[in-house]
Amino acid sequence: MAQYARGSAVAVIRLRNPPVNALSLAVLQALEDGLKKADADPSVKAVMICGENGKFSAGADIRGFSSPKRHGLGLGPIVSLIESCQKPVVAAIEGVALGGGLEVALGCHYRIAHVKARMGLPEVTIGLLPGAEGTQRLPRLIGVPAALDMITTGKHIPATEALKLGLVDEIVEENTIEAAIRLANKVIGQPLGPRRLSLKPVPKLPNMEAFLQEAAVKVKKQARGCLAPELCFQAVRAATETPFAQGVRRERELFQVLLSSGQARALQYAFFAERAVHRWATPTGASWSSAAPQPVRRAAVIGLGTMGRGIVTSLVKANIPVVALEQDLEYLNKGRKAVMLLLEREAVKMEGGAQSLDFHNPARLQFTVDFDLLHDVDLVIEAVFENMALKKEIFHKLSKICKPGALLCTNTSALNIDEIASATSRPQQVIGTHFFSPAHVMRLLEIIYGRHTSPTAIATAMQLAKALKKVGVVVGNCFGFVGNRMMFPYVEQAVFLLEEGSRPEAVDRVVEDFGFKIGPFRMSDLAGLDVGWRSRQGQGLTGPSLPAGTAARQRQGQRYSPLPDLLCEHGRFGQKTARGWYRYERAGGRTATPDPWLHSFLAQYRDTHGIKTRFIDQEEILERCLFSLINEGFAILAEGIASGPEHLDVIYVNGYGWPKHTGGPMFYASIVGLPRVLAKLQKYSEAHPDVPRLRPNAFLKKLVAAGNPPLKDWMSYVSRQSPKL
Ligand SMILES: CC/C=C\C/C=C/C(=O)SCCNC(=O)CCNC(=O)[C@H](O)C(C)(C)COP(=O)(O)OP(=O)(O)OC[C@H]1O[C@@H](n2cnc3c(N)ncnc32)[C@H](O)[C@@H]1OP(=O)(O)O
Repeated sequence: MAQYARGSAVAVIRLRNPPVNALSLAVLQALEDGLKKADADPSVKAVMICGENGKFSAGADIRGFSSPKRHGLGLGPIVSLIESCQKPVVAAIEGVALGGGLEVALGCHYRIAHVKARMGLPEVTIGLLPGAEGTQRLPRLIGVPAALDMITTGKHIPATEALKLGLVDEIVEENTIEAAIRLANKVIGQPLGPRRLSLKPVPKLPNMEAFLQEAAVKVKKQARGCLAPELCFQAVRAATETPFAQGVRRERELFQVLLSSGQARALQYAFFAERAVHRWATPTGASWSSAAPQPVRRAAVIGLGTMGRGIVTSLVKANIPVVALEQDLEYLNKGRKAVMLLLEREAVKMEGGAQSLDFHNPARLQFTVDFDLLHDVDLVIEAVFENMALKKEIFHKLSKICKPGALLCTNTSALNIDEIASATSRPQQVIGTHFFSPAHVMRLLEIIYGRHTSPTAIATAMQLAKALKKVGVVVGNCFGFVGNRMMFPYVEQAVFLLEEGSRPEAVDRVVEDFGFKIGPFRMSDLAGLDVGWRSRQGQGLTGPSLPAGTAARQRQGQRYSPLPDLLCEHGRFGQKTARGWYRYERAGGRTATPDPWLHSFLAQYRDTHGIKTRFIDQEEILERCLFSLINEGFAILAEGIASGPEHLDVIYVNGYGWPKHTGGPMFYASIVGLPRVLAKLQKYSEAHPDVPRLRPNAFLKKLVAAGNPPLKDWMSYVSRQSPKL
């Protein structure tokens, strides 16, 4: 609700709905009542609106958008009511003013913000637009380019930037509420017309049409199939072309389109899924309530290859002092140079620049080849090569050198955490932290607990993820964990499709049209084909340890494609060698061009193995790639490797470029309908009986047999006696 109080001449309306003062129907009703009371009371000369507990408001209650009872008060009319008030209304912005919260502030005649406050219109990120007249008021206040940027990206801006843009009138370092009351007293009696944004014209640009056309192209490109950014753009365009009231009508129409789109539902699911995975739990019952994180005052990173460099950068950005260790001076100097370059680039992007990162200070970032310097760090992240023997050797050393409570993390994408932990005398402090490349940019951190990992270790790793501004997802230990394990069947299908007649560019296009940032072949070229090759050699699937006489396209009675191995044997490792599934302009180049060499290589390969090619349509490409990945997801859930489908979705959206506007693989499956997913897998499995990963998983079948229950109920169908952990 909102609390109404009358001081001397200024009435105070305090939005109150913990934890973020979301604008529920009750809050809106109380806000309306407060405004009417203030208007009717002749002793009240001005009004101040603020939020409880140092937060203005995080906007409309997101849960309300999917509620069947979504009737009653609209936020737009209340914002209009604020603006039309005959007494000056001042917004005192502390903490956050987001979405509908900022729209309320835009209805006020004056805005004053605390220097640490953040503002934004993030509706686009949950598949909507600022539907309380925000698309019409904001361009009038800060101009079209800045408004378009805020509305189509949803970014939060700090108060200092808001002041520069003219979004707020004043920022204060001390008590915002007192400052707002002072301001309210000061402006009593001043004309309100010039302060009513709906009455202001949209500032003109000399080249408005050209600007808008260019912006439209940019927005469409960045949206990659997501509707909301484009509709946000259209709403702002309406502000430039029509009077306020007409613009508001257009905004409402577009809002309704978005509200009834499946994308808004998927994005809102993704919002809550991210928060749900933060409340981690293991099958043994460990959770935040049973474990407190240990403080990480100083950390170390071992290995300054691509991953290690990103991890060091991430730690420095989070203000955690780091010791960076390499095996010898040559690697150390190379790593140091690369880290410094990354940090300099990051500093340019930050307010305060290099000084705010302070990475030239050896107390904050120290490079060494001396393991003994790790004796007093609170946490170590090992980020060397994916080689079990090497990792075990390092962990053995760490267990001798590091202080007793230190957390020992391994950055691995697939290796067995228990085996690594077995090299130490403290397996309870060993945990997997799977970063994604580039580690200082990608938001996902897969946190893998082993058989002996303590709840404190999990809590500390989760807390670290938060400090690094990443989303930590706690999962169990199995080959490839969650992300890569689901990726194997997807990539496998993509390669099988090539054998059967498709081309890399055709498969990539279908997957990218679905909304993936990058298709499987461009992704392999980017990551380096040699990475998987080495891993398959290690597993004895290819290379010298393969027994003589092994059939080229079979391993252990199952279908196998040697195509990726053959490419590596030709020295085609992807971008780094300028040749892979595509060709590139130079080694390290990024522009993928379809390669006639590869096309004839594929034709020859099919001839050699007597494979009859056929035309494979887009539907089959998409279904075989995505449904095989989803099928593995059901296996993971049934085995208790992840505690819910939200975990898989958060991992895929944040680490694998899965389009967020479809919610993630498991949410997508729930929307497609589990009976359909099952039927398609059955069909493809019958056509390819030698591909076990196309065989529908038993848990998927169980859910279908149970009548296709909603996603939120899936886990209640997992047999409790079967977790592998
Ligand atoms: C007719 C037209 C009407 C309206 C147009 C307006 C539309 C809108 O306003 S849509 C909402 C726009 N606002 C947002 O998208 C902000 C979303 N929230 C956030 O970004 C963050 O929560 C935060 C920056 C406000 C706070 O971050 P943090 O401190 O990290 O906390 P949490 O994210 O964990 O959030 C705590 C808690 O609050 C719940 N929550 C946050 N915002 C909302 C919200 N707008 N509605 C409902 N619930 C919200 C969040 O889910 C957490 O709770 P749980 O842990 O129980 O999930």
